[in-house]
Amino acid sequence: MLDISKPSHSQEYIDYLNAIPRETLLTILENAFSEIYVLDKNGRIIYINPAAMRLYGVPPEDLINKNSKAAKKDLWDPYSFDITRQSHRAIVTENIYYKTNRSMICINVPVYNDNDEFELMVSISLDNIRAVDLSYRDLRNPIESINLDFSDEIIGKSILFEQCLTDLEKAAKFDCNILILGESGTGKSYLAQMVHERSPRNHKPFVAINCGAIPDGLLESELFGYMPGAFTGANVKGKIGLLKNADGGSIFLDEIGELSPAMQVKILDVLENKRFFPVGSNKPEYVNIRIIAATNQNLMNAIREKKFREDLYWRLNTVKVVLPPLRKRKEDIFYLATAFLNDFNKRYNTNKVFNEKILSCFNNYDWPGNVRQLRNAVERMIILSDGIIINEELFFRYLDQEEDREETDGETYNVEEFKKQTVIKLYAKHKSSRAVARRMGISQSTANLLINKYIKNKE
Ligand SMILES: Nc1ncnc2c1ncn2[C@@H]1O[C@H](COP(=O)(O)OP(=O)(O)OP(=O)(O)O)[C@@H](O)[C@H]1O
Repeated sequence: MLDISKPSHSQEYIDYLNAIPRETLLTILENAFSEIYVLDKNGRIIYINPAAMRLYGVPPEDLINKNSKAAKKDLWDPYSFDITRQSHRAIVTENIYYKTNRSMICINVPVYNDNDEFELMVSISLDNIRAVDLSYRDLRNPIESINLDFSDEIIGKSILFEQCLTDLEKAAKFDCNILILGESGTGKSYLAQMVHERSPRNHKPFVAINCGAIPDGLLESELFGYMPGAFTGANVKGKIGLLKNADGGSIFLDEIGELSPAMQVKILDVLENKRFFPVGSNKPEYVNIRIIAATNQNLMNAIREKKFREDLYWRLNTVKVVLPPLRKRKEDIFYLATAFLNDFNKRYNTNKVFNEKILSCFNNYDWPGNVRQLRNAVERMIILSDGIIINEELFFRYLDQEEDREETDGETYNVEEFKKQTVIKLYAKHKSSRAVARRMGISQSTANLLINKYIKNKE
């Protein structure tokens, strides 16, 4: 327990303190490395120093005068004001800052007036010094700090995604086939692996194969194996296929919609009779295997067009889960982006944070490449950013680069539309090209060009 008995200074020292110029005191506060955070008796934030920007990317201007409970929402946890106010002692909390997934030690001190009434809470937050200054490695006895690792967690809190997760977690416990549908990059392979890991088969192999990436003949010998001399160029000893290798475990058939009609019949045989024929053999082999299949194609259309067997479809989809695209679960963008930030910070030994504006830019974008694209954007911005803060300017650059890609590979990224909507929204709100420039992190002349292009020329 920390003793916080009131400071009882000599009169001489009090006079000295009173003579310190206000500017000097402010300079001290504003330059303190640790975050200093002061709440009044109602929990209103009355002072916060710029370290807040380093810790969780929010400028003091955006926090000041706000009720701390509302301001902290989605930024950090736990909430220490209520308990500190009643405690008559310093309360030490270990807070998690979601944007960086880092834990911080916060020391919250209640301050009482002469009538013993609660007046202020003065807090300091100490971040993970190891992440900031790696020179500690030169010391003999480095201080062990707390560093939580969330990397094994499946990220996503939106209702749509949680529903998928709950269904998959339930299905994982049963030995049923599962069909996972969803656009490219929504996490189908990732969740297929989760199903296996949470199933009773988790001590046996998980084998994944992309049915669309391998020519038909090769796919058959990869999956079922082949007998010695089965075809020209075959290994003289024959080969054991992936199905046999995965015996007892799970096999993930990605891009199942790409299977040829002949392979569809063979997979149906595996599903119905738990058997297959290695290439060049008439003798069936039996396996105990669970099949998880995925595709980004519309299988019902494929059935209508007679490209996919209906009996196979119904066999595969004992449990069917359709993963929503990222644009339909925008609540998850924040958590995914910060988790990727944290992962790449670890991988590249950096300590970067997002500013507030970039997070709202993430939310306004459609993410045609879904979670995979978000991950890629975060990694690229960590690598290309100069300072500790990753700002919206970098994100606009990322979008510009992807726009170039659109011209070369024909993929559709609606970057122009996104930029246009952002300019229109900001200009409607601030009515000034300077504000648009500042908010978008671009020069004022570029902002003027965009305003003329999207707004004024249309009027
Ligand atoms: N909920 C999630 N939490 C953390 N990472 C995720 C999540 N969903 C997807 N990812 C990551 O996003 C990337 C793309 O996911 P994945 O390969 O599973 O997509 P997919 O739907 O199988 O794509 P495709 O159809 O193109 O094969 C991977 O790096 C994966 O780790």
